[in-house]
Amino acid sequence: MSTETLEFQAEARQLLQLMVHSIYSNKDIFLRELISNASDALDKRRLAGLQDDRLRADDPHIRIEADKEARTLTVRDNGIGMTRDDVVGLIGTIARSGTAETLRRLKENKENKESAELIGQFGVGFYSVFMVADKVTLLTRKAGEETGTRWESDGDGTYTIETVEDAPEGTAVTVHLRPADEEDALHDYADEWKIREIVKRYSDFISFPIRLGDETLNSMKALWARPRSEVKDEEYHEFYRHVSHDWSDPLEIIQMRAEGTFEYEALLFLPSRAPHDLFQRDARHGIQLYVKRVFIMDDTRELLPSHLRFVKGVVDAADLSLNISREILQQDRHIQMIRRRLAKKVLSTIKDLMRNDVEKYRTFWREFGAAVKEGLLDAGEDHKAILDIASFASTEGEEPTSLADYVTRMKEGQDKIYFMAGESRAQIENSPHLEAFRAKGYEVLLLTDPVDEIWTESVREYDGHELRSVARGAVDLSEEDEVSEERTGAYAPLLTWLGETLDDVKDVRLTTRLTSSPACLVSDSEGLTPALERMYRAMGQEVPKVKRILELNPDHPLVSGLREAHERSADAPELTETAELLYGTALLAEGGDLTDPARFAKLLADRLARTV
Ligand SMILES: Nc1ncnc2c1ncn2[C@@H]1O[C@H](COP(=O)(O)OP(=O)(O)OP(=O)(O)O)[C@@H](O)[C@H]1O
Repeated sequence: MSTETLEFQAEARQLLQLMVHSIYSNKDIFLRELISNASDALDKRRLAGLQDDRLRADDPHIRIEADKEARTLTVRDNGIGMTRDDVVGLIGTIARSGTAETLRRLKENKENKESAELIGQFGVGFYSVFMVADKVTLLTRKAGEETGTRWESDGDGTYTIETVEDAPEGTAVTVHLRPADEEDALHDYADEWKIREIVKRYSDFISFPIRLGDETLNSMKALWARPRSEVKDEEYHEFYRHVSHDWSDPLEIIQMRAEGTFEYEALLFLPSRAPHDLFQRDARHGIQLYVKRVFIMDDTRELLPSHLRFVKGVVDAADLSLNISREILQQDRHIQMIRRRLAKKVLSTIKDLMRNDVEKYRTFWREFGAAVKEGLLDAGEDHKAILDIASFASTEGEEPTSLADYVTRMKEGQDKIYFMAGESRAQIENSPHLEAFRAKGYEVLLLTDPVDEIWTESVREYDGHELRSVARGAVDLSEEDEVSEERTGAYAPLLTWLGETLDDVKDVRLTTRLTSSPACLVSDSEGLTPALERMYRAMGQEVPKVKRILELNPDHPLVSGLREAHERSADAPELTETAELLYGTALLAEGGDLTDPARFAKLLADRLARTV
């Protein structure tokens, strides 16, 4: 086949532009990325070789060749290689979700430091080579295939691709180096000394030999098998980058070793920020499984519950078979045991952070709290541990509070933990439901993650204290606050009439919940909340329209006035309109949507016209 010139996909082109103009100051890392890809390719080939003998590689390794004259640097592996379609699909496009959004933000921040961080989050991988290259040539042949592919690009909008007969199995990436420019931190990457230094720093733990001439540059020591005291943080960080594809440093390192009947070692990392696909179904999970130092699989979901899917790292189990499959893993009793132990260890590490390093804890919870709380929807094993490490915004102060701290601040006579769930802090804080709680000085937790609406349905207590929504059921702040029977009696005809007139409410009653608003809407203690109703609908589930209870504040002039008007003449037409306005106002006050805003606006305008 002749040489074809193809265009990079639009997003890939933008990312390349950013690389060519090199917004990332540490250019050395291009070599780390190439070596990391080579190592992944060797892992894949080893796995393929287990299925099919013919795919096995003799002497799997990575080789670096530098040519000072020609100013080229080549990274060669005898790994799995790529077909022509692979090259077009994997190198010519970026398939990751959220790409466009990340690029938009990157562009906006072109000059500032945040760019480097953003790009780190994104992980540009192979493209980072264009920070140092004028031109890149990639020659590859997929293990077991007859022909190879040659790909070449100078990083502008296009690349060339051709089929070749004489490529060795595996992949060789040849970087045509730009002239060194020390001022721009563009070092001489054809210099063997520099290569040695970079490999030692970033890729020492790679489990295949990285050769330069006759020399093997890396120690190949498995980091998780070395005692913590002997490993520098920097080495852990590099390893984290290799397993996570995240360019930033991890927030916390967790090392574990279990001896006895079932031995395993684990080296886990809490990232310092959430990946953009944290809430996408197909997001990568971060655990690699090894058996006796040999890589078995990526993305081992069986090793951690899904609410801890952001944890990255390695588990090396001593007693599993080398060709264990995912299907077997799912049923393996030992794997289930490891999963429980790892989950407990991760949660207890976060608890330690909460005590000993509040800053780190806060970062962690801000980034991952919403995911961790999903664990409250599973069968209860970790509920207590999750509630212990959770924190929530609250009417008391700006910083989030733990439940334990909330309990210590509970008022004399208060036995419940009160919360309100909603879309934003501002919306909840303005909601009339909070009025009586505020008047009494009771603290209310403000829950704003979508998952909060769901877990609070099933988790009903913490440490012996009921968790109670302030927008649900009747308030029972104290006995003396109950609406007197005498009053209820006087209001009975109005309440009955309102119940009959307003189709959208289930019941109408008086309340002590309100101090300044005339009315509010509450869910009864069993019914769905409006947010949950919306959520089920969004998921395509049929749910009946939920009706709520309209609660009235008998101390409000609008409500007492309405009672008098109703007494005078129960069938005056304005009365029905006032009822509608009252209901609409309650809905607006909590940030809800009117079913017929035009009608509401008209009624209101007519009324106002009469007052001016
Ligand atoms: N040496 C190689 N051998 C075989 N396949 C490779 C090689 N280098 C890259 N690839 C393929 O190209 C894909 C894209 O590589 P790239 O480095 O851009 O991203 P990545 O490694 O998947 O993730 P990240 O961007 O986070 O590093 C890889 O996932 C791999 O499938």
